[in-house]
Amino acid sequence: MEEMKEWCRLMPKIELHAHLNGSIRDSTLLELAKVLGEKGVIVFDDVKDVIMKCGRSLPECFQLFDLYHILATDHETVSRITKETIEDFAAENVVYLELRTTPKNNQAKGMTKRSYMKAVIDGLRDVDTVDVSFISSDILINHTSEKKKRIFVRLLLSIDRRETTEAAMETVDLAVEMKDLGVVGIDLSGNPIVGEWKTFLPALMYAKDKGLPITLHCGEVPNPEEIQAMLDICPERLGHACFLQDEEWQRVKSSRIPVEICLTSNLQTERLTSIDYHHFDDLYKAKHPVVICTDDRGLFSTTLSNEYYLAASTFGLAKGQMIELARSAIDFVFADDGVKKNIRELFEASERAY
Ligand SMILES: CNc1ncnc2c1ncn2[C@@H]1O[C@H](COP(=O)(O)O)[C@@H](O)[C@H]1O
Ligand SMILES: [Zn+2]
Repeated sequence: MEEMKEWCRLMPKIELHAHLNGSIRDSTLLELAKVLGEKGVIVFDDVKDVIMKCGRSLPECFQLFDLYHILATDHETVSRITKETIEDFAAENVVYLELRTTPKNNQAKGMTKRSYMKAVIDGLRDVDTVDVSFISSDILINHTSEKKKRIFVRLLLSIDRRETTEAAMETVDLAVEMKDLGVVGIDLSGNPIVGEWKTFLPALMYAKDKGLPITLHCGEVPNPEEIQAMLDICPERLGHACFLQDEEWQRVKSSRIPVEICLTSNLQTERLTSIDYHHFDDLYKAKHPVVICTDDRGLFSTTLSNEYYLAASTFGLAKGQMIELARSAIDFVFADDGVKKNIRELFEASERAY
């Protein structure tokens, strides 16, 4: 078991569904909470218990995100959590990371969606334990040390389901503006029982119009009308897809839309009664495109290596199948062909090494 866990850690991997604020280290959250506790903004002991709790329902997750957003609210902290998230993924041999985050306005902190994203970019630039390539020209200039590991990072801007159409449009405009700074697509996320499809649709269509690929949190709760409407716009990828009915699965399968699989997230938020019944099994056996992801590695105390281990141990995958599963995700990344070629080479190099 330990040998397999270590093998999963060493294996090169691709992460396509990771939320920045869901990926914050517990130690960082506690440190931030302590500072705010001393200032009297929060009661540290209460917050500490919430942060350290194991297992959380879906509504609890969204309450927690509100807390996280209070803790990680200024530019400096946004840069810090970005830097730490990249370092954590790189440390477990993630070679390509598509990190998603919701650009936020926060007047009290002088923060706009644009300045929030600038703080994220600053965080990418601050990473020093690994070489980070996040814009096309990095392929040539940023590889400073042959000894250092290398990670490709691209960004997705998330629309939160609480947002208005105007706010969602603002996010898409920002994504278009930041295409040269590593932004490669748009995500729709947030509490699945909040908001209406017709509110987000104009922004998603606008993104399509601007050539930005889209991934949608789809079917986290049973909502057949919304699921149908989501499939109607032909998104480039789907996240979760827990509550799809047969007819909807047929549509997903015939259009071969890749599904981002987040096992621990689905289990902890009780989207299914047992991991044995997870739709990964059916999709994998049907050779449907799937990619194993963490969703919120901090919130759910997991890692991408752990998610691969969970898949292998639950569904009986052999090492060769795991490598193929990890490698197949190259085809579903939103970055351009040049980056895909580079990741392929990284996979080959690391396979030769072990
Ligand atoms: C558990 N399943 C989930 N379902 C839906 N949305 C989720 C999510 N996990 C995270 N988020 C979305 O990501 C935000 C946190 O990261 P950022 O502030 O954007 O970096 C949450 O507020 C929520 O909107
Ligand atoms: Zn998610």
